[in-house]
Amino acid sequence: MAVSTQPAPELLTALDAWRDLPAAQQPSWPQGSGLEAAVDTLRSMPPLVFAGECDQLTDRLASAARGEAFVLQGGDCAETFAYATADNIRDRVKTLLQMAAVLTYGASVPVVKIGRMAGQYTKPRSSDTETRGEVTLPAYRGDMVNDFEFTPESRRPDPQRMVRGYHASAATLNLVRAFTTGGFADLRHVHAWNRGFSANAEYARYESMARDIDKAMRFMLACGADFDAMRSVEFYASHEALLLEYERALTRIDHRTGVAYDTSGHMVWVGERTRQLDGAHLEFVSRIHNPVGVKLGPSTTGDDVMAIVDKVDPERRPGRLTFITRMGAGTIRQALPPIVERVQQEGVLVTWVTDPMHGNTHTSASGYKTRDFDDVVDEVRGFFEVHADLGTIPGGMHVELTGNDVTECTGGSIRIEDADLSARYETVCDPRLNHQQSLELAFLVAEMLAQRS
Ligand SMILES: O=C[C@H](O)[C@H](O)COP(=O)(O)O
Ligand SMILES: C=C(OP(=O)(O)O)C(=O)O
Repeated sequence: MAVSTQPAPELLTALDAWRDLPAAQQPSWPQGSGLEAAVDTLRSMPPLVFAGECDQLTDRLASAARGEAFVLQGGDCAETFAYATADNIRDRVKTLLQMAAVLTYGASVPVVKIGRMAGQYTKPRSSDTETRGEVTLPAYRGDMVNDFEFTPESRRPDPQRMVRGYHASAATLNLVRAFTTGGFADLRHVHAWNRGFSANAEYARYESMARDIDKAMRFMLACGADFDAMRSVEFYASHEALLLEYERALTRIDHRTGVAYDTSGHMVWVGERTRQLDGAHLEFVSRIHNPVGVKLGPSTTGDDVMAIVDKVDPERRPGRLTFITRMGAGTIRQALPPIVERVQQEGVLVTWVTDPMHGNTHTSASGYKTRDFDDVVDEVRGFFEVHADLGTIPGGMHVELTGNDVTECTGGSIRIEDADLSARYETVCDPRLNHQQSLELAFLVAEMLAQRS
C-alpha cells in the first residue's frame, strides 16, 4: 500500500499533545528572543538520523533484553560547543570502542554501542538559579540553552543556541560515522590500544584477560577470519529528550511508513526529573517510533513502571523501551528487585540498563561534585546480583565518561584522591569517568558478564 506523503492531521495533533501538559525543566525563553524563528529553522533542516537506523537499534536493544547482546551507552554528562573538536570526539569514540572490545570478549555476545553524544546539549537542574557570592543568575541548562560562563548575558537563554546545537550534533555525528566506518574501529587497533592499557603496573590484574583476548584474536586469524570485513562497526547516537521544542522540530514522518521519528538521535531518553506520568516528556516520546529510554531512581514503584510501559510501549514492542536504573550503590539491592519483579510478573520484555553514575554523586570535602569509582562498580555489581537472583537479564550499562584524562571521579587503580580533583576538573555539570577509569570499569564488568553468560 502506498503511503501518502501528507501526514494525517491527527498524527500532527498527537505529536503536539505534549504542549497541553506540564513540561518540567524547560528554559524560560525571554520575550522576543526569537523562539519561533529558531524552531522554523530547525524544522527546515535535514534529519540527523534515518528512521531505518532507529528501527535497527530497536532490534539490537531487543536482543539485549533477551540476553543475546549487551548495551554500552556512554559519553559526556553535557557536551559543549567548545569541546566538540576532532580530538575530543575521537578520544570518546576510542574509549567506547575499547570498552566494547573488552565487554564483547567478556560476554561472548555483541555489544550495542550507543554514544551519549551528538545531541547531549541540555541538562535538567536541581535549581533554576545559581548563586555565587552576592550574585544569583539562571542555572546553566546546557549549551543548547545558555552558556556556562557566570555572567547575566551568558546565562540568558537564547533559542538560536538550539540551531547551533543542531549543527554541532551534525558535525559530531558526521565524524563519528567516519570513524566507525572508515577503519578507525578495526578490532586489531582497538585491541592494541587495550594491550597498552593493561601493561601499566596498576592494571596488572587485567593482564590475563588481555592475554586471553590476544589468544582469541590469533585463533580467529588462524581460522581465516576476515578482519578487514569487520572494520565497520554499528554505532548509535543518543541523548536526553529534554528540550521539547528542539525534539519536536526534528521530528519527521517517515515517508516509507507514515510513522513519526525524532530524527535528532537514534535513541532518546526521558530523565528521572521529567518522567511524570501526566507530564509532557512521556507524552512526547509515546508518539515517536524511536527506541526510548526512561531513567528510574530509587523511589520508583512497580505501579510506576507499569504505567510507563502502558504509556510508552502499549504494543509491547521488544526493544522499544529501555529502563535505565540509577539507584545508588547503597540502595540498588533493595530498590531494584520489586520493579524488575513486577515487570517480569506482567510478562513484559524491557531492556534493563544500569546507570551507576547518577545515584552516586556527592560533594567531596574539597567542595567538588564527584563520584567514587568503588560506588560505581558496586552499583553495577548490585545490578548483576539482582538480575541473577530474579533470573532476569542485566542488559547493559550507561555511563558518563570522557576520553580525556580528567580528574572528576575519585578512586580507580590510578587512585584519584579528593586533593587531585582540582587538577583537571573540566565538566560543566556532573563528574565523568576518565579514559583509564572507563577502561578499568569495562574490565570489571566483563568479569561480571562472563558469569552471566
Ligand atoms: O546530570 C544530571 C543532572 O543534570 C545533574 O545531576 C543536576 O545537577 P545539579 O544538582 O547540580 O543541578
Ligand atoms: C540527568 C541525567 O540523569 P538522571 O535523569 O538519571 O538524573 C543524565 O543522565 O544526564
